[in-house]
Amino acid sequence: MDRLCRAPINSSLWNIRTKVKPTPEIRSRDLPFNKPSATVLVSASNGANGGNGAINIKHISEQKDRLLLTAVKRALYTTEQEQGPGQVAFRVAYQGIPGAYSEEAALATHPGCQGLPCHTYAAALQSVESRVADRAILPVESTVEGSIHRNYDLLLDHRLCIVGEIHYPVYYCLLAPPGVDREEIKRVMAHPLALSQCRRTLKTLGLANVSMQTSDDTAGAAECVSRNGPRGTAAIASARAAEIYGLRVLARGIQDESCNFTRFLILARDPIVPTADRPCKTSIVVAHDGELGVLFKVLSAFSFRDINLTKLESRPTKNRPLRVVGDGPAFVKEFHCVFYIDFEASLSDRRVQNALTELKEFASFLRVLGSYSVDATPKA
Ligand SMILES: O=C(O)C(=O)Cc1ccccc1
Repeated sequence: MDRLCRAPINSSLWNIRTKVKPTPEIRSRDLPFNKPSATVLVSASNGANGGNGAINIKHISEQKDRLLLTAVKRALYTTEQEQGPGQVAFRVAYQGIPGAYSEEAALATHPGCQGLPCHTYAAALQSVESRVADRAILPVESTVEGSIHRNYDLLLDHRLCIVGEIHYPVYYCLLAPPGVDREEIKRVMAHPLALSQCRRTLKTLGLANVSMQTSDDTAGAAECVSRNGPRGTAAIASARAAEIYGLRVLARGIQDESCNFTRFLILARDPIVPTADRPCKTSIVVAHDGELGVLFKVLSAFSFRDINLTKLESRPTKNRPLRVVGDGPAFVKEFHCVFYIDFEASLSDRRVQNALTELKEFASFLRVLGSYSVDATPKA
């Protein structure tokens, strides 16, 4: 059992899972005992938290953890029974719980999909690898804070391809239980990104000196405030989270910058390379071991072919080995430097193929993360 799974056993989140409707058809032989790793779908049936979740479990052994096994025995290994034969919904995995912005982005990109809440980003990605979900949605950068580096590194640690992107407008609200007024707020709970993007507005709302508490996702903060936050605790989350968790909106649009977008990537098991007749982007990762002039050579390979770069992030990874999973066996390597690059062209474009061939001549590592259509939604 992995760390992520052990933690929630005693938490209320886990209790929600142990409240699942027993599903009589689950037999021990259907469960992934003694498999090196497995993602198990858990079905919860109570109000706000109803729906399905995925947990990652490693090395389940019958003796090891009775509590876990009881919950797992109530879990569905596949939700086909719930949906009816042949009626499995298109599932999009995201980190967080219902009401998170990632879920909103999943629904915006895949209307009518079934969102699959996961404890961690890694669990969301793994649920696609293990075919529990069809897509994962991953926030990678925001207009205000820039790149979310850990999520970029996760792309290397999983065998998934980028098949789309969305720049989703993040519109934060200050939420509190009904009957609690703004003047009573002593504590604000939110995802770290939300706290940092609302700091100035909180000050103008007279909340500069309240204590700040972080949560794993915005909806998690809303759920916590609604369930057991001490009186005087508010959450920063979406209006939708307020609806789901029965909170009141004390203030709307509290982000410091009106133009507050988060870029989410859509990840799938297999590439879907768009044809070159529409605006496309390709994302790649290039690494080198300290040779001189690599950045210049990378830039010239694209500039020479008139390919426009939209992102170039240079990450020194010396003393910080990266785990890389690709077509071959996974490996851990301490590159001197890793470049994350996005450019405006599809892999089906001959210029791109030539540029990549050139990069291979001097890079110690090159991986194409995916080609996909540009999200051209206006950002104003
Ligand atoms: O916590 C959430 O709701 C998320 O989906 C992650 C996030 C947090 C803040 C801005 C965008 C995405």
